[in-house]
Amino acid sequence: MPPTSSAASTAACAAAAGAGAAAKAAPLSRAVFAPRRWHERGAANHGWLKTFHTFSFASYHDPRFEDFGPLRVLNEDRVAPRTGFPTHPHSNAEIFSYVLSGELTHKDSLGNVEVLKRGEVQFTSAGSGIRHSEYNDHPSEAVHFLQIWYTPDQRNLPPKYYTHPQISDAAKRDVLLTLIRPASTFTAQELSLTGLLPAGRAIPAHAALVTRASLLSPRAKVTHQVGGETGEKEGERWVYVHLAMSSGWKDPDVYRAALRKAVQGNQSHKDRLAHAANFLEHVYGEAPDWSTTAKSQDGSEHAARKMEKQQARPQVTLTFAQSIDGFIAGPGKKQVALSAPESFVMTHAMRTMHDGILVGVGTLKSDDPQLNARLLNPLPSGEAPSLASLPRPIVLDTSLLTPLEAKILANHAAGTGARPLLVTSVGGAHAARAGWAERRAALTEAGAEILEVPSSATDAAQLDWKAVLAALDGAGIKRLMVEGGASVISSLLCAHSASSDEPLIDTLIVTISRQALGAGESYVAPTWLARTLLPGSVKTSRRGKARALLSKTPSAEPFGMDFVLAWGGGAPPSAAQATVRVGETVLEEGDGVFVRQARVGETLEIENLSARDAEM
Ligand SMILES: NC(=O)C1=CN([C@@H]2O[C@H](COP(=O)(O)OP(=O)(O)OC[C@H]3O[C@@H](n4cnc5c(N)ncnc54)[C@H](O)[C@@H]3O)[C@@H](O)[C@H]2O)C=CC1
Ligand SMILES: Nc1nc(O)c(N)c(N[C@@H]2O[C@H](COP(=O)(O)O)[C@@H](O)[C@H]2O)n1
Repeated sequence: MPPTSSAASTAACAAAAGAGAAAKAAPLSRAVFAPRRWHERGAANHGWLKTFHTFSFASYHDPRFEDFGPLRVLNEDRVAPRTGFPTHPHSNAEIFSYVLSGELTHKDSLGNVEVLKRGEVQFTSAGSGIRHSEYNDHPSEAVHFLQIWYTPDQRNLPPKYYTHPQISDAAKRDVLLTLIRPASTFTAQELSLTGLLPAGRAIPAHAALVTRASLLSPRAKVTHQVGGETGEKEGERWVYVHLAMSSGWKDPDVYRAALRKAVQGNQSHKDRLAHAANFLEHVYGEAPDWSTTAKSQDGSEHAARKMEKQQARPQVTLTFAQSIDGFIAGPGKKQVALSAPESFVMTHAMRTMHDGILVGVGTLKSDDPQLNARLLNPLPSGEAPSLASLPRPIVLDTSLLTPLEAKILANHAAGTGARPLLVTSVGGAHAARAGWAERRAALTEAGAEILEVPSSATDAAQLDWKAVLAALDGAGIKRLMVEGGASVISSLLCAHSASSDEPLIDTLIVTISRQALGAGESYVAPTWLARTLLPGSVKTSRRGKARALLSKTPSAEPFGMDFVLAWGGGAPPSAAQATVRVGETVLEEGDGVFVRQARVGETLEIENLSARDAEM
């Protein structure tokens, strides 16, 4: 069994072994990450005790989560004032409490009595047997702490008790502070000390496991060197990282009930709007203007923070819907309603947060879309979306083949749609072709604006995306939503993946329908995306390896029968709760992640993505 190590501080721990080692530092190459989501952990609310169990414990039993190397228990407990765990026995376990807030009174049969506060640790090597109690004697404040057990590598050792002087927040800020190391890494003289240890001295554990804690400032990063404290030169190690639920207890029953409701798809129109607005606020860091959450307390002003724009191109969202087997339309490009009603509402809500919605001329001809926000009607105010809030329809149409009867032109002419923008090329062969000038004149007459993008290619059927985006930015499109179809999705994904200097896509939102089409229209996904979206029908491109720039762990949200996956976003997901990135995985408070197949000498980076401190 490979040893483990844990990073603790907002929550907790890592484990294992091998000190020293100073192999050359390199990022994890083969490691496998398995998130342990907070709402999937065992949980109990007994009133006096609210607890989450990462591993089987008490009445929670899941054979998939019995232990992780020598790490046997990781409980996150909140104990109400004047209650606690009365005296009970332990043997052959190394038991460790780490207080996050409040006070925990610990008494044991060795005669130790201690009131632990934030940053204090008590560690009991139960060995052949002890009895102890853990109680919250405070009159009004709950105690929030992590309790962690290791399985010792020797049985029936003499019982021992250790504690640290209180560890200040400053001592663990933006570092990984080692709390516990294997006994094998201590000298005999160091091992002879028990009880209160000198400041800065780690506690020895009879397990091949290192436990570290951190308090990460907003945007700060720390790096865990695998095996860095245990002296081994090579081998495989496991790591577990737990992000503590520091901003307050979350009720898993409420979460699961909301999930069930969303999946059942029985929401009212009003609930669908609210759900869409909440989701988009999570993705973009601001809510749509029309939603109730976008209003300030007096109900008048938009209170949300605007995304900061740093480059001379619009903020770009790529979004589309696909069947579970990877098709975006049926055979013969037949338009299919893949999105459930709930996701369609979310897509229309997203449209109102953008200045323009771009499709290729292929989609315009096959679907004749309207690209408006009609599914939001009525808004919470009781009104229909205003003309001013509607995005401009944008068509990539180098040959100007947009039909004059297109709905986007008719809507604009009728005063119910924004002015369409047709993107064509200059400097290519298209403009020289028969009828181009006439079509240009007729489309302009029908109300379209023509945007000419310079092209150096002789046949400019494929425009350079950077040039397209720069031209759209110049035309006042500061937020662009790209909807499809197949060629546009493929070419933008490939251009993004191949762009080594700057990303082209800021946010990617994919609606995954449960429908299987079996055959139809698919798109080319770069490898990093194809791996997540799985479908065998999606063709993969090796170019995609160049830029897996969007967070590799998307957030997933049920909308009716669909799941919507969102990568990236213009803002941190939430200022209210901490969010951290551990290697490739994004954790929210209460989540953990199992990392297997890490190698001694490799490095695991942990970054606080949020605007508040994160405790591990
Ligand atoms: N499920 C979904 O979310 C969506 C599905 N669709 C489906 O997609 C299908 C249409 O796909 P396609 O035929 O591939 O049409 P398309 O909408 O991708 O348009 C293709 C045309 O766009 C232009 N184009 C594409 N990339 C370009 C570039 N880099 N520079 C200049 N011009 C460029 C070219 O004129 C090309 O012929 C339809 O079946 C439609 O129903 C369309 C949008 C969304
Ligand atoms: N989000 C989404 N889900 C589906 O199931 C779809 N078929 C599409 N298609 C896109 O939406 C356009 C239609 O827009 P309007 O409803 O006419 O405004 C269509 O042309 C595709 O771009 N999207």
